Amino acid sequence: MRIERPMTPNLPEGKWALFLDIDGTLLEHAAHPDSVSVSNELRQLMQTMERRLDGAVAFVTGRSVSAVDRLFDPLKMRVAGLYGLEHRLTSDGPVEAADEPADIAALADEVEAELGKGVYVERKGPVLALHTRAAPHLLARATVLVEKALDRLPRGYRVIPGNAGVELMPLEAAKGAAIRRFMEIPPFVGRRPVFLGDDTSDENGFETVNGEDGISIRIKPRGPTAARHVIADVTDAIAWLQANFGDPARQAGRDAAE
Ligand SMILES: O=P(O)(O)OC[C@H]1O[C@H](O[C@H]2O[C@H](CO)[C@@H](O)[C@H](O)[C@H]2O)[C@H](O)[C@@H](O)[C@@H]1O
Ligand SMILES: [Mg+2]
Repeated sequence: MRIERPMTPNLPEGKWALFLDIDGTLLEHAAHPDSVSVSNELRQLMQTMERRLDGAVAFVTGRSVSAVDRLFDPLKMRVAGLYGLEHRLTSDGPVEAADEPADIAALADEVEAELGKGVYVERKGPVLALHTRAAPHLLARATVLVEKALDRLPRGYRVIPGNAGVELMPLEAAKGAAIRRFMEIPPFVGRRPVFLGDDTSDENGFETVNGEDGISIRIKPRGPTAARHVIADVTDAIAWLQANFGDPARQAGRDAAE
């Protein structure tokens, strides 16, 4: 399917607030969630962007805040984790977290037993991710299992396709709401949001950012998207961030070398 979208423009100087998905946007996908690693160059870019935007930078991710901290260690950023069920609103502040309903743990045990070792069941408290990258033939079965479980869960839950897998999450877990929460407080308030994401769960974030006259960018879209701009892959996404919010001296050096 051909997707007609303008390539992502360079942004004029302005008061921007930057929201970033992690997997598939800043990091290439890997065989297992624990196999990814963050380069020092990416850590440095995050710090530079935070400085240039007066702190108005946050990760908005399906990973938990603790998982993000492990990845970016020793860097601590503002984060909406678990699709906004967790928030750390300042880089050194506390993490506000949602409870794990007991049923989810029981469901994770059942699903694991049913699907066997080929599927990695990632237990993230109130969110459950079933990773089928190593066993793509089990994706349909995994999806049916979590869809069937919807009725017996204690409060509203939904199933969203992930990248090579499927995730079960409470209805209130939504990247758009997570972005809105940040936009109400300093240093984000009064700025124009920019959001980069790569997946179905990012679509709701794109809609929110579009509604705020912001810039929505989808990396490597595989189908229709609400994002108003596209970027081909992770390498290009990082280059775009570098060009717009990175160290200007470094960028000048790159431009001269080309
Ligand atoms: O919202 P994101 O920051 O994009 O996080 C989405 C999920 O990312 C991770 O899973 C995905 O990336 C893994 C590493 O590349 C890959 O092995 C897996 O197949 C992908 O689905 C993470 O494990 C999840 O918890 C996040 O929700
Ligand atoms: Mg992603």
